[in-house]
Amino acid sequence: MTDTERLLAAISPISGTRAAAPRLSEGRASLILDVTGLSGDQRLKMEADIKAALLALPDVADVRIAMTSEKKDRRLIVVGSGKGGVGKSTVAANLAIALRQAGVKVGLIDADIYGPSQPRLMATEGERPHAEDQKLIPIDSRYGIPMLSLGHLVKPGQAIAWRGPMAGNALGQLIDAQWGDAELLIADLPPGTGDVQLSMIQKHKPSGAVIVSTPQDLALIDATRAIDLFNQANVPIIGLIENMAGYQCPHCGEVSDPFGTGGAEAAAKSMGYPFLGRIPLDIAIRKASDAGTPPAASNAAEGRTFHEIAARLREWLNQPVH
Ligand SMILES: Nc1ncnc2c1ncn2[C@@H]1O[C@H](COP(=O)(O)OP(=O)(O)OP(=O)(O)O)[C@@H](O)[C@H]1O
Repeated sequence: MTDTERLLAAISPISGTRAAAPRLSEGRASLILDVTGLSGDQRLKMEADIKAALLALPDVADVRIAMTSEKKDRRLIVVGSGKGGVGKSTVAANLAIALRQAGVKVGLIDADIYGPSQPRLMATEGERPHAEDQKLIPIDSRYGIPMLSLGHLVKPGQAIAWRGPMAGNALGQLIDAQWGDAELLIADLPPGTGDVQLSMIQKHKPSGAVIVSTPQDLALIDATRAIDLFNQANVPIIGLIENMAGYQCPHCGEVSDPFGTGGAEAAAKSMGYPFLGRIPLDIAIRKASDAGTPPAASNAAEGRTFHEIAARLREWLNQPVH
């Protein structure tokens, strides 16, 4: 057995395939360790375990480990709306779940400073992230999606009056957290088109934006404002989603359109943006979301549209230009 083989045999139960170029020279063992995606604690533990395993060999007196970390080419997609209450958070959570189920390593950021609702949607209410090396560590949701919300940083029910720079700093901390091997971050933006939104997108340069609107004219006018905001900051619009279109009466089955229907599709067409899909107004969506079991996570029929929209999002992500 060569020295290289001996060193590898000693450490591979600990390092897996992360160790490379092991050498032994005059009692000193050295190697390169790829620590991509490991948290600070995991890195320290792996380093200490490898050292101990090598020092247990009779001819090793000293160990040098050079750590490398591949910089992740991580993309940020924002979900925005011109006005509140149109279902932006519901869409963001369900899209994240549908993308995860399709194999995308996705993290979820709740940047809604006015009413962070992702902890409830993703069943992580009351949990608190801790920090390591000055960076927040996302909370693991039950859907395999790491997440961070401003709602995790304040006590439940505590009023939040984030303003200007304070809001910007808080959002920055969520985005610059230790996202591990997440390749895509979905951010649920605060509703509206104010300074907080503009400075966030200027600073963090999302790869694209998804706009959620209900079908009625007023909501669509606000959605157009949101599109203007992204255009101003040179953020590509991935497309529009129409939410709460067409209500099927749970008793008689008749479909009515309390907010109209088709408005977002027509608006997308007239502005030349893709239309990503239409989500019906369905009490099952509200109930499941409020219960922390978003419909995209189950086989429920209500979840299907979210998977279809997520598939369109994946197509967009897979285009080489992005
Ligand atoms: N398609 C739908 N059918 C039924 N209820 C829905 C639908 N979409 C969202 N809802 C419900 O509407 C309410 C508002 O949705 P949500 O919180 O996602 O909106 P939002 O745009 O993120 O609001 P905010 O302005 O507070 O951020 C929630 O109770 C949610 O469960």
